[in-house]
Amino acid sequence: MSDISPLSEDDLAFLASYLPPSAQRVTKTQESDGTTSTIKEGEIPFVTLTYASSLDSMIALAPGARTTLSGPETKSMTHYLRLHHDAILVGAGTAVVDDPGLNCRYPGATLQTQPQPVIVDPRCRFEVSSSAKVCQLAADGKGKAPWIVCVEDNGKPENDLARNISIKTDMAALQSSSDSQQISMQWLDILRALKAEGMNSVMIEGGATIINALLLLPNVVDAVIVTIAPTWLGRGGVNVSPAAQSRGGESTNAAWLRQTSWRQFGNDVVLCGRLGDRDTTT
Ligand SMILES: NC(=O)C1=CN([C@@H]2O[C@H](COP(=O)(O)OP(=O)(O)OC[C@H]3O[C@@H](n4cnc5c(N)ncnc54)[C@H](OP(=O)(O)O)[C@@H]3O)[C@@H](O)[C@H]2O)C=CC1
Ligand SMILES: Nc1nc(O)c(N)c(N[C@@H]2O[C@H](COP(=O)(O)O)[C@@H](O)[C@H]2O)n1
Repeated sequence: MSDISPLSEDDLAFLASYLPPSAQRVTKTQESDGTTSTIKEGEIPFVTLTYASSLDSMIALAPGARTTLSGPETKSMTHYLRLHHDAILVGAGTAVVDDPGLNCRYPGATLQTQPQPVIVDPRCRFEVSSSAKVCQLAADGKGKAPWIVCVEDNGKPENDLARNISIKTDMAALQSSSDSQQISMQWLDILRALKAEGMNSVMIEGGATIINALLLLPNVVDAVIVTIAPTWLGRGGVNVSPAAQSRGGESTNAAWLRQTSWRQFGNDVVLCGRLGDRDTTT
């Protein structure tokens, strides 16, 4: 029997206004790192940022520990959200630690309506093999084969198990500017590439590195949907806590949610909202 149950009509009504619209997005401007670049209408997909957190804002017990926070009702909600997105995206850290399935098991999901799994993995850390859960599900016709977002000319050779989505990155500049081996891709480049592949909506599930980065991009993220589980995971966990911002030389909040709505799903609470300035209307 499936562990995913249909949501109630009231649950569906609660989520409705945060789902990707069929209409295209309006023109937006990104001003995250001091630079301003206009995002043209329809240039990037609708972006939903969603994850499950403890009361101390942890998403896992420890780095490397797959941790269940969502109860049955919020797990069903996550699968309902997956049904409504063209793609599900996670980072290399999550893919390596969780070995996620990244498919949709909501009642009525078919192979055609399965979301496209996407793994941002510039250093090819995730081992694409027939034993990876996402690949197993694809082989069983229960999901799609993953796309690996990698740096141009740096991806692993493609095979039937996965496809590369290559992003142009100035490797020379990166190598001279950083002594670490990290390779940073621009989110707009990643999202533009996914849009060019026909993805009109992307559900970004984590992990912490990706969530912390995207919480600082209010003009890229369209909706935020957080499951809050009634537990404290404790110190040493994997923390969602984006960098505080600075305005006029003073430290200020990292991010705000506006247009917020809350609803209880089983023992968990689901918080929906949109990134932006502090909401003064409520
Ligand atoms: N409770 C929940 O809802 C969820 C919990 N989790 C948990 O989160 C943890 C993983 O989090 P974390 O370790 O932060 O890993 P992430 O999944 O956030 O992956 C981070 C890695 O992805 C790559 N990456 C991310 N952004 C970029 C970018 N802009 N350009 C290039 N590469 C990028 C980098 O790979 P590289 O290091 O190779 O350069 C980076 O280190 C796990 O414990 C997992 O269980 C995950 C999802 C949801
Ligand atoms: N919504 C949610 N609740 C939790 O308790 C979680 N641990 C996660 N993790 C995310 O879900 C992915 C695993 O899902 P499947 O294997 O596809 O069922 C995992 O990779 C995280 O992104 N999410």
